[in-house]
Amino acid sequence: MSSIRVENLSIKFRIYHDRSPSLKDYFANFFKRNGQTAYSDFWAVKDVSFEIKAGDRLGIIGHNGAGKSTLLKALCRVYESSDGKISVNGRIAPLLEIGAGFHPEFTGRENIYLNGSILGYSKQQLKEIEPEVIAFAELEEFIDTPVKYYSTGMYMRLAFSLATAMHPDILVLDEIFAGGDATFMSKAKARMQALINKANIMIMVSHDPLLIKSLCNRVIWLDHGKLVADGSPDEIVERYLAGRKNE
Ligand SMILES: Nc1ncnc2c1ncn2[C@@H]1O[C@H](COP(=O)(O)OP(=O)(O)OP(=O)(O)O)[C@@H](O)[C@H]1O
Repeated sequence: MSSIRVENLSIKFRIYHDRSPSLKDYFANFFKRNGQTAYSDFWAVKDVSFEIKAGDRLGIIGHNGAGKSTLLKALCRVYESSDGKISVNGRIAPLLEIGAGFHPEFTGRENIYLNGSILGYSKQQLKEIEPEVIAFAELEEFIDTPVKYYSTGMYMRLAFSLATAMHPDILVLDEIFAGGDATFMSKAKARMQALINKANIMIMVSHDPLLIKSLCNRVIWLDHGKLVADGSPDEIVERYLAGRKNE
């Protein structure tokens, strides 16, 4: 059974303050400070602990810069923890930056294989899903055209179709996909719903309280990198919205 355990997780970014305007200034400052660089550490996630069990549909809410995306990226191993530990039991499918790995000079079909391997699909799996990926994206006519000639909608359709072609164990979403025409959007929403239903665990970040309430059965609230509440979507979303009104 899939599960995730996050224990006292902290993630730190180093912020540099001495971006010198010229090489001359850089060396002048370098000697003045005996070669020391000015920086400060910023904790985007601070001492966060929680567990996710099979069946959990977890929404993450919080103000801008609260650390939501950083936490998601840490769960997907994009960022290493600076402190604490993440243990994952199951295969994570991150839908974080759909289409980020596409190469403009390659055709749609070539990108299915290139991006598919980045998403963790095997060559055999890609061979099997290729016709369905093309059909869902409605790109039969243009699949052998380099993607640099695609419209934004075509590009998004192919990227989404590929990223969602197989049912993942643990589905991780950073804001829900938007783009493409209305017909494709309703098809995409239905597919997303099916992926969410079939996943053992779903974790998503969103600024939309209604979406969180409709898709999640549990919510955590992050504030300045700290976990301030964990509970049912109705309760936590209401508390979060009430807190924002009083700000
Ligand atoms: N690579 C990075 N280097 C330095 N600082 C970063 C980096 N990534 C994020 N941060 C900072 O960490 C903090 C948390 O960012 P994060 O994107 O996780 O917030 P968020 O809650 O997802 O915000 P939003 O709702 O605006 O997307 C922010 O202050 C951000 O500026």
